[in-house]
Amino acid sequence: MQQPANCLIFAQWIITLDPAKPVLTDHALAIAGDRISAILPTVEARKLAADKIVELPNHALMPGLINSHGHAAMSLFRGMADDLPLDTWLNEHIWPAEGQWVSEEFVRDGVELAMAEMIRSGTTTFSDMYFFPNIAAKTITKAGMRAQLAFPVFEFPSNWGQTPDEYIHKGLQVHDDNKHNPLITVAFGPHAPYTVGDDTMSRVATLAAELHDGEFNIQIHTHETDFEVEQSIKDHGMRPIQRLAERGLLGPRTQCVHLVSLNDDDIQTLADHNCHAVHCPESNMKLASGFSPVKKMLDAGINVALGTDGAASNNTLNLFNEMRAAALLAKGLSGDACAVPDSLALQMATLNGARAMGLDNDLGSLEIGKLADVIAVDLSAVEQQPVYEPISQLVYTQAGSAVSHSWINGKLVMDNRLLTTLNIDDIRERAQAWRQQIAKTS
Ligand SMILES: CSC[C@H]1O[C@@H](n2cnc3c(O)ncnc32)[C@H](O)[C@@H]1O
Ligand SMILES: [Zn+2]
Repeated sequence: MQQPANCLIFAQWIITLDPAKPVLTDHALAIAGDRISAILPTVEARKLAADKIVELPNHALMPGLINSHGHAAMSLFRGMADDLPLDTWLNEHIWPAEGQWVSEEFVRDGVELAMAEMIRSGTTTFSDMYFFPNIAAKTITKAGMRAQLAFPVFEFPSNWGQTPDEYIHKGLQVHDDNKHNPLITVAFGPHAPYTVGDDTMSRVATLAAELHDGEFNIQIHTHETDFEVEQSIKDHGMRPIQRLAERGLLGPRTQCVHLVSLNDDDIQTLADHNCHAVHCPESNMKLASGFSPVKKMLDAGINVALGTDGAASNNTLNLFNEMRAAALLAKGLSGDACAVPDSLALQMATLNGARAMGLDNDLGSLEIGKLADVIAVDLSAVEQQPVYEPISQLVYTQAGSAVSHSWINGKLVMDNRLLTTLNIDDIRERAQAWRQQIAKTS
């Protein structure tokens, strides 16, 4: 017997990402509790009972987007240090500002600002590598979003900790505090090969493998620039990927972020270890870091997900923009117009992100039994006419601002562009207050 639905959504298109039937027309999707309970033709769905019925003509219903890499609270540094290369940006601007400003309140307000933007542009799950993940976890849970929190580990003191041991201890506490939280997963976030020493790398690898049956993911920035690779050869006698492999950090639970400066051996090593790649095309372009060889990684069988990186290096958190950039860049770089077609860009922002986090049994596509993380995109605007193939519109037009509804874990968090769990006026006021303080001293 059909389970009674809490919500029944009728839409013109359902983009399932289920390979058996990727696009359905004239269908409806039912949500019961936190899961998708049915996807069925409109005529049959009309016979179903539901607490709430949502009619969405001219809309595409699709899985919520998964932003596989970012630093949410850095939204409060948006536009503070533009048009700089990575090294200058980090060393002369961002790290000093973080030392001065990052606190529990900063993270709470920055994460809320980031979530408002992400929900409004279709993201339902995001990965966050930042200080005070304990505060991020509370803020995210309150807003009803889903996140992977990659707690920072590096050799340097910060406002959140002093030593690698302290970072690890505090990060594991965030895991324990959230082990029954359906919205939060906790991962190790060793920052980068140039900020994490050999012993700390080995320690993270051992702990991730041993604790909780190896359930921990590891996320690390790596091969972000040619300079990083050159320095690693100078300091360690090997390329960063080789060093990570030697230290036991590469494996099927490892998410390598950026992967710009790669040779064929690096790609083979990543593929041999079943690592995941997180491609951040806009941040890489803005920081002049270079272009990731996405087509070569895909050809080698590597799972490639998408991330925005932080709003201080992007400067948006709109994953629709990232899909378009990934699709266009891959064509330009490889000379192959099919290198990343629209459907693959969409998969990178959904199913591949779920795979990278080990959540693909529950997320990333619209299938019965999966978690109800669902968004609706209104394709009726003149800029989107005419609609031959809805996936083309979703990837190649400005669809991020056309997201009208969002359900996360079965709960409606945006209703016709109104956020139901976040107060946008309050968030805006607090962001402006932070800007006033920060601008006064810089
Ligand atoms: C240890 S918390 C995360 C740390 O990462 C910094 N960060 C932000 N963007 C990047 C990037 O593109 N490469 C390297 N590090 C980055 C952020 O400012 C935090 O300090
Ligand atoms: Zn980053």
